[in-house]
Amino acid sequence: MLRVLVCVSGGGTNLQAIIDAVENGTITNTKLVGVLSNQPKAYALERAKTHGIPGACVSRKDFGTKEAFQKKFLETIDGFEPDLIVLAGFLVVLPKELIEKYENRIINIHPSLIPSFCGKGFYGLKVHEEALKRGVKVTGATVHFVDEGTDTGPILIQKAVEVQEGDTPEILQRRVMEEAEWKILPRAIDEIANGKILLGKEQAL
Ligand SMILES: Nc1nc2c(c(=O)[nH]1)N[C@@H](CN(C=O)c1ccc(C(=O)N[C@@H](CCC(=O)O)C(=O)O)cc1)CN2
Ligand SMILES: NCC(=O)N[C@@H]1O[C@H](COP(=O)([O-])[O-])[C@@H](O)[C@H]1O
Repeated sequence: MLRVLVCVSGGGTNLQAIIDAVENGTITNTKLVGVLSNQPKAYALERAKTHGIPGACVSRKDFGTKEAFQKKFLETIDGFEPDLIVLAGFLVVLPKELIEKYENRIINIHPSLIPSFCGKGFYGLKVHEEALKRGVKVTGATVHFVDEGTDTGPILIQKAVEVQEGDTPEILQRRVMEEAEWKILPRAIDEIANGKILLGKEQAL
């Protein structure tokens, strides 16, 4: 049984897609052991509570230094004893120590076709604003392993989404969520849980 910890920062629509997929059998061999937020008011924590999944919050505001925050964040992750960490709408760039400890055991969902519209400063609506500004006709979403860089880890799954006439950033964001993010993230977790995607040292072989 794959032990999955989901890290969140906001509304948790990707978390909800994972919860729904576990509950309806789309994702098998998986237990959601916890939801960890860096934002105390993240609605994702409400979603976890509603579904009986343990929630926790480690907020940067509660620590005098970034190092103290990162230490507590890592200790909290360790406490859940996860096999896989899923970053789902999570807006904190994880430090080297955490990446090394959980090498190729952390995945992230990003709302573009990496390497387009990604990296520092590219999150949430900003990604779709830039895609529309550039005039791309196709965008989408990417699931990738997380490494020390931002959105630079090995790509696992991608799904393309058409940009339509009259799209606003909000309309495009919703279509990318519905047609891509909420499909490929559960698929990635199920493929990991069932050995189709390898984790950790095995992955690197
Ligand atoms: N080491 C890594 N950590 C994280 C990654 C990663 O690939 N490597 N992915 C991100 C998620 N992400 C895109 O998918 C992302 C998150 C945040 C940012 C960003 O620029 N954040 C701002 C602060 C935003 C805020 O707090 O409101 C910043 O760091 O200045 C870019 C991309 C998760 N972690
Ligand atoms: N770079 C990270 C990033 O931009 N994540 C994006 O935040 C939105 C809200 O996620 P949520 O509804 O799951 O909280 C989602 O579109 C997700 O891809």
